[in-house]
Amino acid sequence: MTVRDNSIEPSQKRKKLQKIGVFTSGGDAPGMNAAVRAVTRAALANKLKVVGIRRGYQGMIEGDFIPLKSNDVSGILQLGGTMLKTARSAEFRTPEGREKAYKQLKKAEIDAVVVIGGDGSFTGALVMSQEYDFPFIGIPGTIDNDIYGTDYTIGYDTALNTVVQAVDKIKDTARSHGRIFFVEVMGREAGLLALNSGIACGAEVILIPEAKGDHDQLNKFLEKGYKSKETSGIIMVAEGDEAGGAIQIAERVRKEHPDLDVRVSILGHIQRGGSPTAKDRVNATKMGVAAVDALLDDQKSIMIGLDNEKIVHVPFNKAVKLNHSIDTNLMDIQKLLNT
Ligand SMILES: Nc1ncnc2c1ncn2[C@@H]1O[C@H](COP(=O)(O)OP(=O)(O)OP(=O)(O)O)[C@@H](O)[C@H]1O
Ligand SMILES: O=P(O)(O)OC[C@H]1O[C@](O)(CO)[C@@H](O)[C@@H]1O
Ligand SMILES: [Mg+2]
Repeated sequence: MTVRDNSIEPSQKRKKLQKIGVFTSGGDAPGMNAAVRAVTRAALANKLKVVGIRRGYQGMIEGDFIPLKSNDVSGILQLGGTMLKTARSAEFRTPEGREKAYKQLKKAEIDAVVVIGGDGSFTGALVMSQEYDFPFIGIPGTIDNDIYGTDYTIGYDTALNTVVQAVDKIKDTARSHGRIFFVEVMGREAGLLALNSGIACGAEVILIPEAKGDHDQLNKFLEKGYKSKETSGIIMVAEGDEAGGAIQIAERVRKEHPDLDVRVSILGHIQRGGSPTAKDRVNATKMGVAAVDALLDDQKSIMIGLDNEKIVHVPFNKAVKLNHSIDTNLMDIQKLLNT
């Protein structure tokens, strides 16, 4: 980003942009703070005023706004969670809620907003921008990495490493006792975290919502293990798997193979916490600066994405409607190594 000199050639459109808002929405993700810092400092460097909107769309509806200066975003780069807090707002899903939010933005003289969140957050921004022609720019922040048009979402790399560290520990006890562990990882509708952590940990089977027929692989593994008495293993289960979560699948396996020693470990919200990895910090910083750049270029209703390390602009309607595809090659590799 080149810092713009507002005293030179101020265009009609550029003149309008004086104050921007920034907020985090949906599930928190490590690296969101790094993105807030980058947006704030890039905007300030371009002589824009910055307002932090607290608690996602709910805070927007309630006018929970705080001015952000450079010092306010000091020391947050390495912190997990989000200093602006986040929320899932049912009220914003209603036209009345969005009207209140729009009025609050107008009252605070906010000209444009950067939203850091997942597909749901971008859908909300798209709906509101269609109703009120208000400029939103999105930064993908979700541990699910389930957004079309970007290789990475902020928080995914940290969550992946958290899962890998946890499963490595579970493997120690699984092997020592000869037990089969069903490890459930987050991803209501997305199996990317389960697939990649499963590969990184050498899981025997990976069950994800995007793959049909992966339960055949589970049945084969159980039969083989049952006969050979080689009964330790890790089965990674995405919480959104078609057969239910790890508890339901383990229940069925216990009934069908009563001699196997089966345990369940649900990793839960530890996957969303912790200090962001260097990769998440760098991506968040690049995307934050790119979001301000896009606003200065009068862009709206687009998400900042990363395609092979390069910044790309993805229209919101594509980012939320198309699916982030699963790497089928990775699934084939996993099966090949576990035949
Ligand atoms: N169709 C919609 N219309 C209006 N607002 C919406 C819509 N979908 C989502 N939102 C708003 O966006 C918020 C965040 O969405 P959601 O809870 O799906 O999380 P997300 O942004 O997808 O992040 P993550 O999946 O990582 O938790 C919702 O609580 C709601 O306020
Ligand atoms: O913390 P909550 O609101 O229960 O949300 C859990 C969901 O959020 C995510 O962690 C994404 O943020 C999903 O993987 C998970 O299904
Ligand atoms: Mg989502």
